[in-house]
Amino acid sequence: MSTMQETDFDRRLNGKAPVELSVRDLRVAYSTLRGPFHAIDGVTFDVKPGSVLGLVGESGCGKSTVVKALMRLLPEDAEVTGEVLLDRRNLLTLSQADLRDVRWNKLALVTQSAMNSLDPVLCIGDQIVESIRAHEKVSRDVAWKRAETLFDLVGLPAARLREYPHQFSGGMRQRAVIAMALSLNAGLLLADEPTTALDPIMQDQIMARLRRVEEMLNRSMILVTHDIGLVAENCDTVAVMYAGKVVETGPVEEVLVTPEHPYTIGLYNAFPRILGETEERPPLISIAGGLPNLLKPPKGCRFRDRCPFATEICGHEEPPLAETAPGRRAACHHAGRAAEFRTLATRPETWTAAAGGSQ
Ligand SMILES: Nc1ncnc2c1ncn2[C@@H]1O[C@H](COP(=O)(O)OP(=O)(O)OP(=O)(O)O)[C@@H](O)[C@H]1O
Repeated sequence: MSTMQETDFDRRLNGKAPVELSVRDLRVAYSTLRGPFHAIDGVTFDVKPGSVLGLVGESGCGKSTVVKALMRLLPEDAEVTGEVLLDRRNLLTLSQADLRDVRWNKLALVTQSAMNSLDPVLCIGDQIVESIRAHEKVSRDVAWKRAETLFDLVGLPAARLREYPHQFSGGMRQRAVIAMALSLNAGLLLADEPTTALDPIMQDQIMARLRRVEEMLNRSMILVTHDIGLVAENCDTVAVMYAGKVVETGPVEEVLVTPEHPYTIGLYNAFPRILGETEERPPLISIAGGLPNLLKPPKGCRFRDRCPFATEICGHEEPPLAETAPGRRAACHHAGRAAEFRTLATRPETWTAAAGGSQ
């Protein structure tokens, strides 16, 4: 019996179909003493089976709220509308019983704080075994064998399953958490800033490992991060968020090379990157100003106060997330002038003038 279950897991590990996710017009308003706070305001994106989507944007733009909405982990008084279609079933309308099933079978979450939530008094192997057995009727031996396979996948020696969290470094703990997240073989992994707390070398190693596992097991993944470099290295497509909206989306190699939304252009300028041999290092330019107050979302384009290219229309008409080329969308009235903007945006004075103008 146990051998059969083991074989079954191995088969599933290798053969389970990746899931497809379609988020349509997702809106989340947190209930606050000062009224509804519109943290997410009409977000639409897709994750194709087996691909990695990067959800990128500065702190507070609503990335974690999207993840919590997908996992249905938002506070009860938050108002949530729209559709989250996981293999065409809307997660937002599932019963608690169906949701429990979906959460473990189709969705798994890794957060930056997860590595601190390991139980200090249980060895890591027992924690993985418990997590597996809480959701599947398998023997301890079978679950332990699976934990060994998973440790191997994330690059940890199986012998260390018997150790306790305090015996692991931060990077090893995060790998253990990833192994645990993979233990039920979910088709979509939600990785919310999975490496932010680690040093850059460890960060690279873990992302490379995660990406390899994801490719090997043919999983879909959403990588949530404020770091555009991580997106460049690890994602197939990207959705750039600003103030509760997706402002640009498309294949990573296109969006990051020829960004069309001024916010994406600015974000790209603000991050150091590895240059080609003949390339000169451009200055790093930060985008002055901050996010608008979403208790009273502004009319028009939400980026306009920080945008060096804003014109009159941006102040009163909200730009739709419109197709600009096959597979690419940008929410900017002036997306057609993006090539000109990209040139101007490499000059620090372009952004200084915008900051001055918005004050
Ligand atoms: N429970 C809540 N009640 C009210 N407002 C909230 C609540 N949770 C988050 N927010 C607000 O919603 C906005 C989006 O927060 P969210 O955590 O989703 O952003 P984020 O892009 O993930 O940021 P970070 O990278 O800092 O986690 C923020 O302005 C935040 O203050």
